[in-house]
Amino acid sequence: MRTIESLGSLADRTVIVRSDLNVPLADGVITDDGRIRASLTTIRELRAAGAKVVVISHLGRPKGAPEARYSLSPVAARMAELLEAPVQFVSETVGAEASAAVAALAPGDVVLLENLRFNAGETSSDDAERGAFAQQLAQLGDAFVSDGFGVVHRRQASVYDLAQLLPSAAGRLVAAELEVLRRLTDTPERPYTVVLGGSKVSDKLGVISHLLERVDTLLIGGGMLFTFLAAQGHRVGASLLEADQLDTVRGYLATAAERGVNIVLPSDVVVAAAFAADAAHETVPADAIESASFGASGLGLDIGPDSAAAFAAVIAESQTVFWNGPMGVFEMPAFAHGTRAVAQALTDTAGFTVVGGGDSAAAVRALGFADAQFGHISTGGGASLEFLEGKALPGLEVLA
Ligand SMILES: Nc1ncnc2c1ncn2[C@@H]1O[C@H](COP(=O)(O)OP(=O)(O)O)[C@@H](O)[C@H]1O
Ligand SMILES: O=C(OP(=O)(O)O)[C@H](O)COP(=O)(O)O
Repeated sequence: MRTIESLGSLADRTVIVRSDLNVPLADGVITDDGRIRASLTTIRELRAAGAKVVVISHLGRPKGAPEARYSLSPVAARMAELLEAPVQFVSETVGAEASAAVAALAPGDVVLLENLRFNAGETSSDDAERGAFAQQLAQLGDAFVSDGFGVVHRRQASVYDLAQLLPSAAGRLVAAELEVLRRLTDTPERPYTVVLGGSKVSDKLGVISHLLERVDTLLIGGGMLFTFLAAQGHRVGASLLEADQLDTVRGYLATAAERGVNIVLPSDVVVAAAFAADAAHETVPADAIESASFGASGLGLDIGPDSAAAFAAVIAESQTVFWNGPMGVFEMPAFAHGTRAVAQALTDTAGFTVVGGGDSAAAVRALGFADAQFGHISTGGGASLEFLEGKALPGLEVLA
């Protein structure tokens, strides 16, 4: 993969850096700045080399048009504090204002442009529409550094198309992430356990078929677990469910049985009356979610204590553990126990542990764990999972 050195001297050149600054926000306040911190190594290096630095990123999943709650403006302010240097924020991604701001940059200056996904071209599946947006981005610089590890699995304009329009290279975060994750793909020490949870269920179910060829045990929690329970014929109330994936999941369960891979599902679940921090909640057997007082309107928001103990026991015996996706809605204390128990188990095991994903990383920090208690905290959840699958990732292929 091409490194920053391949771009030659960067003095006085305008370098576009694609970072993943998709941080969690609560009422406009950043609740975990890990991804901003992780972006700084590359940005500092480019500044020191005398480049004019144009940082681009997405935040959340707006639908191709501006939405105030997804503005990167608070991120620019936090980046400036961490960088101890001004970071100018421009309230559009492409257009006259963005071009003028970039033209006015001096060597060492940093500008952050507004959320890429306010433009429909960024995530379009139409090659021409995506390409046209990438062309507009390319006009803003004369070199491109791809450093948003969390998005290298996305075939999107700022990740995939832009890299083909300018001299381009991988940034330091992408390089560092790959170096660690290769330890998991090359020769993982066994037993090798992957823990899956979170809410991006449709995105992440697909990785399971490939993981079944590589791991010894899969622990399934978070929003992911209800599709498994439903596939086994259980009712899941109003919990997160990918109803069109039931046959696929039955296929995974059958393949796992054939291959001797252990898929461990929770035996108990915390069910709530509503998606709210103060909602009434009860712990019930996983195969009887609707036996809770809330009946068919109950929502499974965490794994129960027996499941958490069972997951911890598997983790304790593992030599390699990769974890993506919180076990429950950890942002609400009543539903954070499962996530805390899994985090604790990872810190207790002697094996090599990797936590991946924006929310998973935020969760372990919010629950009081330190980064150093884990082997590695990856800034990408979906990206690291797809890398572990052994898949060619669009954002990496274009840097080869
Ligand atoms: N049972 C559940 N129901 C709904 N949301 C859940 C559940 N369990 C976990 N979540 C949510 O999943 C989100 C994180 O999912 P995801 O984006 O897939 O993880 P990551 O960013 O680590 O890759 C968290 O905001 C958490 O509240
Ligand atoms: O948060 C992210 O990924 P993750 O939740 O898999 O860690 C990245 O910023 C990618 O975002 P996307 O999944 O909306 O493309």
